[in-house]
Amino acid sequence: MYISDDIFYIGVNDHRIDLFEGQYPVPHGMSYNSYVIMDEKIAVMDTVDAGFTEEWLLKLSSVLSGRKPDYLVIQHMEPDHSAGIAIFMEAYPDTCVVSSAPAFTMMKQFFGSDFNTNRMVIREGDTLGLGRHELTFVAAPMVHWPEVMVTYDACDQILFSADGFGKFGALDEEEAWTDGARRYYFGIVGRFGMQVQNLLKKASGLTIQKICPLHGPVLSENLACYLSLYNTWSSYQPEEKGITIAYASVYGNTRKAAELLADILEKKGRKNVVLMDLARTDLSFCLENAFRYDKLVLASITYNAGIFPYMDNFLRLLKEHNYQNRTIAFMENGCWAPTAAKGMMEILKDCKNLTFVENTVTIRSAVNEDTMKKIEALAEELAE
Ligand SMILES: Cc1cc2nc3c(=O)[nH]c(=O)nc-3n(C[C@H](O)[C@H](O)[C@H](O)COP(=O)(O)O)c2cc1C
Repeated sequence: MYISDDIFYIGVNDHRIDLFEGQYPVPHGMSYNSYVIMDEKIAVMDTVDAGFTEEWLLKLSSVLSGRKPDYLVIQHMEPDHSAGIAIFMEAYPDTCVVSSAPAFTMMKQFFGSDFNTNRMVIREGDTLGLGRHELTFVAAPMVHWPEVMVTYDACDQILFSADGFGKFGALDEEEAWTDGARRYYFGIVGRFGMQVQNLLKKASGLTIQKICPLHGPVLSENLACYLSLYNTWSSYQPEEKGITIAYASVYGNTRKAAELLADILEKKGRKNVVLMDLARTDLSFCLENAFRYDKLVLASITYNAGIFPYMDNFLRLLKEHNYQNRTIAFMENGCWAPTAAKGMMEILKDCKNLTFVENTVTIRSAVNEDTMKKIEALAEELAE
């Protein structure tokens, strides 16, 4: 992968992983990216996951061709990027570790050493000259850990963006960037929209030709498009018009009501109507769709006078991710005392700028003529 005449990719692809960060299914695998800047001085940008340090060190050694690295720049201390630090320092003990103060605290916690005899503690705006290349460090706290910084190389106009602009999926797999990047963003970074906005503001003052993230492909064309998506996502605005219908059903009657609603909406010509079975779809995909589109229908059975657990989990996930600026509708089912709509509303009531539609569909056990009319009225309201 060509990055520039003297910046080289030494990342790895992980096809063994089942759950990234212990919870996200990654059917296309994952990449852990690392880069080397070969100049008068040599800087290695981050390390890789523990399972791949040997492969990474071999790639590094091949790029170095007998030279020794001068700096190891650590932008983020999450172990999928930092696991190789101690082993690297054993192989290249004269290297200076360059990172933020909170990152060195974490190094001590992870490795029992904060490399205090051979380190450079950097702050926002500090620079590091390598020869032709000069690196400027930009603090990016809580995007998405507190110690994170990103790095700008003015020479090749490259932004090393840490986990920002990252994507699920190994680099040798075919997948549209938005598919892996949107789910990655909303699952992992999404709750820190304000911090991402701060970083985008800082980035807007830089001329950027390429973005080198710690996961996913190096971005080099249509950068405005990726930056604009990040602006939309981090300001919690819907990416496009559409309706996610998320349902939780035991015996299929609530599911049937959700499917009937989807059918009517599609017949009315509504595009992007997406049905999601909360019990059978990983919630990261449901979260992604809830943020992608402007309208969300929540359909749940009443369960022991509460909400079905999968719906409860989903709603708490939405709230935790600062869900806002959307239109919400409820469908509830109950055989004797349906209260799911009230319960769902109770969880979402503190979310900012949610518009609740007038029609709530209450089903008593199974869809009948009367409920059908209510579903039609809800479809009418949602199709406006
Ligand atoms: C374990 C269990 C607990 C339920 N608790 C309630 C309840 O507290 N109040 C109520 O009105 N219905 C309750 N129901 C009925 C459901 O809300 C719902 O009406 C029924 O499961 C049919 O919908 P479905 O086919 O989508 O599963 C319960 C159902 C189950 C399986």
